[in-house]
Amino acid sequence: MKIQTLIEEKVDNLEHYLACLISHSMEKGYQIAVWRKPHASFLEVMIDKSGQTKRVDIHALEELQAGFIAHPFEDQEDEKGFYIEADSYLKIDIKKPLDEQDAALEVLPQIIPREDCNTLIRNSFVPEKKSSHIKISEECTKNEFLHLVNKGIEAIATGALNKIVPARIKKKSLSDDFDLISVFKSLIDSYPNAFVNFFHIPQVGSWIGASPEILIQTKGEQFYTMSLAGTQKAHGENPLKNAAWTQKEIEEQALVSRYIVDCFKKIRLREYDEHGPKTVLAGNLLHLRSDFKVNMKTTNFPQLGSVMLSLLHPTSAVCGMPRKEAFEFLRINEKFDRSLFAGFIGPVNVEEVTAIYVNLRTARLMDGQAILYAGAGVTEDSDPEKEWEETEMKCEIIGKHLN
Ligand SMILES: C=C(O[C@@H]1C=C(C(=O)O)C=C[C@H]1O)C(=O)O
Repeated sequence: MKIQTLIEEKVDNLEHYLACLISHSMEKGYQIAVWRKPHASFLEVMIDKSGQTKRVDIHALEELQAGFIAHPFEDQEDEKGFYIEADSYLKIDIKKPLDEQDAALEVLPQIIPREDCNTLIRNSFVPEKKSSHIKISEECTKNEFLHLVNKGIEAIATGALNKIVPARIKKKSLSDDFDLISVFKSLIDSYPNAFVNFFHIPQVGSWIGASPEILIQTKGEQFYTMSLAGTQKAHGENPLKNAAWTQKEIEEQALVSRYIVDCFKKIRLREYDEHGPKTVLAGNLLHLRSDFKVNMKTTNFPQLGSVMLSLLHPTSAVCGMPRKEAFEFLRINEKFDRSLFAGFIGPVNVEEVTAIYVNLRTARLMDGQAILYAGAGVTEDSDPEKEWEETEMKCEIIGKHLN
């Protein structure tokens, strides 16, 4: 649709345009993903109008048509992830008003007032009982979480585990006039370093988040991954400069780096660049991060993205080490379904870039309430109280923007 027509038809601004687009897609039962990559000045929108829930093999991402993948924490028996295929893909410049956008925008089949868009969106958040893919458990109390952390520390002391990342959920009521577009905008403004995302797959639900962690990225011949762990609150004017890390945090992050290097070793990949760790900011939290880069052409690994994705997930940043034992520990001891939390999400083969993030700092949106998810890396020296505080801070990153 020509921008002029849009304006004549009373689309006030970009937010209203998005509200119309998202509400219409959700009402029709389409799948939709909207995201802003770290530091990008544009939003990307992908809509799948087929009405079918699609699932794809995560071992052959390179062959897929452009889309957006969403994979649960738990490996699936058929090793597939949910996939939103790009029937429509748009790129919207956040800084430009509607009438100055370069690219043609999607036709808006209906233009309705902003308030009505909000109502349609809220009514499309999948209610708990309507989908077999959605299981919501009870929140755990502080004592239950402390108990879980202590159990993890004991398992580490006996030598059964090196590291474990227990998680929990926290529920938050949403107001009757909850406005998804405003929340999305406040995440974009507050978290320039994050992968800010909203996606809706009717069978799976509606999720909103601001992830700080890339799982794998491929851009032309460059492969990239990171190890992110260790958490503290950012303080003062120059939090990056003043941060001091304890031995516990340094080791915790080093374990994640070692895990990545072990994955490279498994496929006999010897030529990679490793930089770090350095302190990075994610919202009002600081983490330690190391960066890993590989040239897929010179190393002759054209499918490194898919290969590393299946080797890395779930990393010891969100599960633990050794991976199998840590996973089993969580399966037995965590009393809720992680679902897509700590799984992975992101665009695949969009303008020759695949950028898959760990689904962290995220919330599932339901009718009337949101479920917040957060975990914390536990090692031998962990203090359970501090791990609880850490999950509180992580939940707040999204929680404080939901109203
Ligand atoms: C598990 C989460 O975050 C992960 C765990 C971290 C930690 O234990 O310090 C830090 C960053 C993430 O890799 C979460 O945000 O819920």
